Amino acid sequence: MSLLDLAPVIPVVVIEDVETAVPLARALVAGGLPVIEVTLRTPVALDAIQAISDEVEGAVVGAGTIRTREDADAAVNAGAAFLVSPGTTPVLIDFLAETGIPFLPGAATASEVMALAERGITELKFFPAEAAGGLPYLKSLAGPLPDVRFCPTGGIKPATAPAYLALPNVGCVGGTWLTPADALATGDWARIEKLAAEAAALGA
Ligand SMILES: O=C(O)C(=O)C[C@H](O)[C@H](O)COP(=O)(O)O
Repeated sequence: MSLLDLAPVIPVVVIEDVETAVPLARALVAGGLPVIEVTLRTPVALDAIQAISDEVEGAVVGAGTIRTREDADAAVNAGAAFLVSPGTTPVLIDFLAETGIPFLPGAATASEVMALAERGITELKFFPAEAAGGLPYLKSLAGPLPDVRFCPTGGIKPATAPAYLALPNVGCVGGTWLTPADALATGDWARIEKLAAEAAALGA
């Protein structure tokens, strides 16, 4: 099954304290969002991926912010089940493909989408979704490029997610709104589970 079809929302998380990784992931899974993207933006991100991969039953944990071969290899070694990049270069796409695990490369223009489709890659992250043109842009891409499907991410909120999910070329959306920094800091896992449950219901 495609990465885009496992859950309506992929929480994008920035983990500062590795101790929060497992309870955070458990709350997301309990709320109904098993697919979790841990961004490689903090020093503990790889350890967080490892901990979630080892300890959280039902989680499908991947690594975001992949920019180099080193990032991709380290994420795979830490147990990442998939890789996500904010954009794509001809060099990066080779590294992603060589890992052998699913990946969502970032694209934001028709030309970038077409370059990836030429290589047979038709499931992409549309980033930065709102800033790059949002709903009207994705609707426009669906006309000439109907075979390409997206996970729009960047600036998407609970109020705007349903309109994205209603588009034929959107499989799921990504966002950071499920894991507010203050909830992480105070360990408010119940709040995160509730946010996840509300987001999971968008796919019903
Ligand atoms: O780190 C990465 O690899 C990214 O591509 C960026 C994230 O997907 C966005 O930062 C989403 O953030 P929100 O706009 O707050 O939902």
